[in-house]
Amino acid sequence: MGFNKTFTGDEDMKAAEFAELLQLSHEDQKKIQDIEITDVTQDTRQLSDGCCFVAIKGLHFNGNEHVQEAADAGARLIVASEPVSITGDAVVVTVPDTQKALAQLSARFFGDPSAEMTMFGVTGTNGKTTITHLISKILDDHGSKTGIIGTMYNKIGDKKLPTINTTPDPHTVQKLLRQMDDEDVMECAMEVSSIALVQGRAWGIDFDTAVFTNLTEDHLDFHKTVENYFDAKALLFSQLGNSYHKTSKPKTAVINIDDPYGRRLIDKTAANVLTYGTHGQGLLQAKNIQVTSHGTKFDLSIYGHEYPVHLKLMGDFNVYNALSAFGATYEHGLEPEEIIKSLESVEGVRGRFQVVPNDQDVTVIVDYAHTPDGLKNVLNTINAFAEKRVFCVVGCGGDRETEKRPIMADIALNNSTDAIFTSDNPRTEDPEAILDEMVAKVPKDSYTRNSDRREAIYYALSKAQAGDVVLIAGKGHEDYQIIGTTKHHFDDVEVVNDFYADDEK
Ligand SMILES: CC(=O)N[C@H]1[C@@H](OP(=O)(O)OP(=O)(O)OC[C@H]2O[C@@H](n3ccc(=O)[nH]c3=O)[C@H](O)[C@@H]2O)O[C@H](CO)[C@@H](O)[C@@H]1O[C@H](C)C(=O)N[C@@H](C)C(=O)N[C@H](CCC(=O)O)C(=O)O
Ligand SMILES: Nc1ncnc2c1ncn2[C@@H]1O[C@H](COP(=O)(O)OP(=O)(O)OP(=O)(O)O)[C@@H](O)[C@H]1O
Ligand SMILES: N[C@H](CCC[C@H](N)C(=O)O)C(=O)O
Ligand SMILES: [Mg+2]
Repeated sequence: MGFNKTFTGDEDMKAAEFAELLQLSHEDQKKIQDIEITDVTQDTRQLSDGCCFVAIKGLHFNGNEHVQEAADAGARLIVASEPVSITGDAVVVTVPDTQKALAQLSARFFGDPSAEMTMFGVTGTNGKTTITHLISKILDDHGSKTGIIGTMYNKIGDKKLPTINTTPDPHTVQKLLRQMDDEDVMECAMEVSSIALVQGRAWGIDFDTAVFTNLTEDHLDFHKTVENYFDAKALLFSQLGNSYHKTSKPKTAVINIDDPYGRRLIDKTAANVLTYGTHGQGLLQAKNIQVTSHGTKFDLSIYGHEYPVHLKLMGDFNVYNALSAFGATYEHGLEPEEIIKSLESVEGVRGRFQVVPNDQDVTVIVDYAHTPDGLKNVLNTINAFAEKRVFCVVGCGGDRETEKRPIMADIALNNSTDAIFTSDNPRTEDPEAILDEMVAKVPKDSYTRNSDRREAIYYALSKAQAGDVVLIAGKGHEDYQIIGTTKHHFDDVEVVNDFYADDEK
């Protein structure tokens, strides 16, 4: 294979190992031949003597303009995407795509850890965090030590590490995978966001299984069109089995065939395809779905065998999540009965349809629904069992796509008795302006509006009576509210508990 798989990032590495990856000219290969590398970094704040600096052009910072700084700080090899000149001994090579280069060099530097593990990559608009947790739970129950990379945290066995992005930058990912492999993690379930795929953050990861959940409107501020958004998701599937690792591990794509974009994905991958669905199509199917206030029942059918399933997870969208986790672990070789037993034991995932107990007999639900489709699904699930009123507290994030704002307001109004619009991470936008956009097309007297999220939640809870449901949507597990550029502590579950504690006084 021509590369050193046992390298672990602990020792210096010959830059010549990068020559093939970077497709360097003969001349450039000669220039880097005698260089030893102590680290790979794309961040001028992490430079060290002997490192390889990869210049990334981001939205706010162009690494190409800081190559001299890198050289002065001891970088021996500089990989740039624009012609640059420096003084000093560092060698500069130029490649067309430094994001891809960063991903591949980081992978190689850390000894290609993903090739040592079974990697499950999960993409789609909604369900990624839930599915990665289900996959991890099933494998843990089977006796494995697993890892998770995703929105809430990165997890190595029982150890949780904080994270900024759902899919971190390639250097962070590869370092983390190296740590997982060193700590005997055998399987890793990873959320792969569309933005990360476009930015090449997932290049250099040798995925074994790719899961597609669904595609509905999200992140249009970044992708501009739904078609671009689909193309981004499709990269996980077209790259499956096509990464530079060229391992012989069999590759599987687990695809939601009920979703029109899922059907289009089938032709985009060279991997084996396991389709799943609930509308009578798919190799893996859920039939006779029954949603109750205590969970979800269905019959799981795969290759002509049927198994009854009773999930504690609420909502038919969780049937899809369960099917995809089933498909991924079944193809990995686990027995259906064993997988189903694990799925049935899952109480829930934090911030996903999380019921907050209280002594007022109000069903309070904190849920991370922050897309139109997510919100609609959660409200549909609630309306399927709600006997009295449904209050919906919801907002839309600032500095993120604006198109979804009126749509989410509309969904809240049409699927609840009382809609209360509030803030959800306004970031650098004016919270009132976000609310104005949400309610632009709806009659003034049809909703309640309060940009103070705590007050909005208190309002809904104070109105709710025994038998009512209060949905607090958008923030789920988040324990902060970003106002301007400051993160303030804020936790929906905590606010609900505060309300009921205050109420007792
Ligand atoms: C829009 C976007 O994707 N932004 C990501 C991007 O930031 P950016 O383009 O502003 O980067 P930048 O600050 O210009 O820096 C460019 C390069 O210069 C380097 N740099 C920067 C500053 C400096 O002093 N020195 C330096 O060397 C940086 O390390 C980086 O390599 O690169 C950063 C480093 O990798 C990411 O953390 C950052 O994610 C921000 C925090 C973000 O909010 N991203 C969201 C939109 C996102 O990626 N979301 C997806 C999907 C979420 C989901 O649906 O679950 C995710 O995967 O998280
Ligand atoms: N399969 C699904 N289909 C539609 N909606 C879903 C599905 N699974 C979960 N949801 C809804 O979307 C919300 C987010 O779920 P989850 O965190 O699992 O998705 P995600 O894809 O990881 O989101 P993110 O892109 O923010 O990382 C849930 O709280 C629920 O309301
Ligand atoms: N993964 C999503 C999270 C949105 C969560 C919501 N609370 C918000 O801040 O808009 C994103 O980066 O768009
Ligand atoms: Mg997620």
